[in-house]
Amino acid sequence: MNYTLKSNYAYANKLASATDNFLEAAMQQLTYSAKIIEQEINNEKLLKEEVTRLNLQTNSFNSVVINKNGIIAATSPVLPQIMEQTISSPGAIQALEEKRPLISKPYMSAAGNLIIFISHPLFDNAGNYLGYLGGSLYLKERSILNDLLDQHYYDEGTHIYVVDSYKRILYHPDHIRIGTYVNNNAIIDDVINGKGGIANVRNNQNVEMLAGYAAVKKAHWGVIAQRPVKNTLASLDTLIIEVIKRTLPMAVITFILIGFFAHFISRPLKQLANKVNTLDNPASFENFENIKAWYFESQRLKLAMLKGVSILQTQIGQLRHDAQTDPLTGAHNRRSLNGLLNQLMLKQIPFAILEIDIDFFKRVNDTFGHDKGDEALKTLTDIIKKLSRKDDVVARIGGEEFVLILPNEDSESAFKIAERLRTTVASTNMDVIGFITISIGIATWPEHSNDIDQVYKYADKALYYAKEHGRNCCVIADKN
Ligand SMILES: Nc1nc2c(ncn2[C@@H]2O[C@H](COP(=O)(O)OP(=O)(O)OP(=O)(O)O)[C@@H](O)[C@H]2O)c(=O)[nH]1
Repeated sequence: MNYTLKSNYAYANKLASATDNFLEAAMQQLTYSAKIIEQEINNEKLLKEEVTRLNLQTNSFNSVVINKNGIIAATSPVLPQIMEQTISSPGAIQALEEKRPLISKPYMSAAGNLIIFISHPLFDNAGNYLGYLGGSLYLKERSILNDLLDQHYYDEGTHIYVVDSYKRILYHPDHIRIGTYVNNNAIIDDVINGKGGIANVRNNQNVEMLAGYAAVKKAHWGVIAQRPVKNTLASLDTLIIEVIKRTLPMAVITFILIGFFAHFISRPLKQLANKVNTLDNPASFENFENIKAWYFESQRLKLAMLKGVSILQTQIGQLRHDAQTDPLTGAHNRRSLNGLLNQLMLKQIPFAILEIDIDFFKRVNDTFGHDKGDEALKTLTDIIKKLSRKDDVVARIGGEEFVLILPNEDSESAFKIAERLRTTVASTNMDVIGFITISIGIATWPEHSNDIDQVYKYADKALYYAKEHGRNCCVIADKN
């Protein structure tokens, strides 16, 4: 829009100065001819030659010589019917009165032509007024001025018009409008006061226009070049559509690529997030390992999570161990023992239960103190473990009560193992407290009973029997 305003202003300026130049040239021609005529004002032949030359030279003037009484002395084109007549047009009267070179105000002739009259006074050598030499310019008809204004570049609705100091249109591409007046238009007020500039205006049909305007100083006219805003922006719309057409495929490709890369970038993050939900799973470390963290940040995140998983797993393992272990001896506790027995029973693996109890342990505590009693419990655990096989289970189920589970052993073989254990304990000289003995009750699953509680009861009974019959002995439960 700025560009349009500026180019319209430049164009109005150019046409205004071209019009000024045309009027200046016309006046100079009249000055030149006036000099010739003044010498021989009564030479009719000379007068005719000069007016004819003026007419032909400009191709626009209807030239005329008027004497000081306002009577026509010569015309071109030749019009015999008006020769010797008094001329009464406003331009002619003004020239006669003012006796100076002038461009008349535009006026309407009797025949309805819009005319300006350019004139130059004639004086003899003594300075006496002889009349004037003038030329009429018909604004509505084809003239050099019309030609000048018509030869301009019409681009997408751009047009020019010319107004006089009465705001009357002297030139308009729509020739019907020539002679009409332009009212309520701020730039017309400006231009007839000799100012130029640019403005957004609305024309008489309320169409928004981008106008540039400049004054024709010599005649107090104004030239306005304007273009509808809509036309200016229409080319912009076309441009935008063109830009969209050309950039759309690239934009679509870009969006697809963004989506593609976003997917690949977010994939390891999503996988890491999903695996976080299975952190308590011992396999989660391996799960993390398998995630393809292909870029630096995801790799760092993965390593951090692996470290976290590792710490967590260690702690879970520790907790699990603590929950299943007797803290004093490191043997299984009762909860852990029950779990292991359930597994054996589920798998239908027969087993023997050895219920082991230290003889007169109260006495040990009382004699050597509780700490030494604890030492004895630990030493006993070590001995039991040492004599056990890989699949055997050592558990502490009470103060000085232990259980040894022997998978795939019947009563007889369990008895032999129990005896070996008993004799080993009895022959172990423990620190400070010396020698202790143990009693062992033996029962088997499912040999004694299919019900594990009953098997325990059998083992209890056998142990009780051992205690009752002198201690430091092993007893297989009586099935009856
Ligand atoms: N040092 C120590 N003593 C314990 C622990 N738990 C239980 N005791 C003791 O073990 C003793 C068990 O005594 P009793 O059940 O009377 O049996 P006992 O003296 O071994 O006699 P019998 O079993 O009949 O041969 C008690 O004195 C308890 O205080 C423990 O963790 N550490």
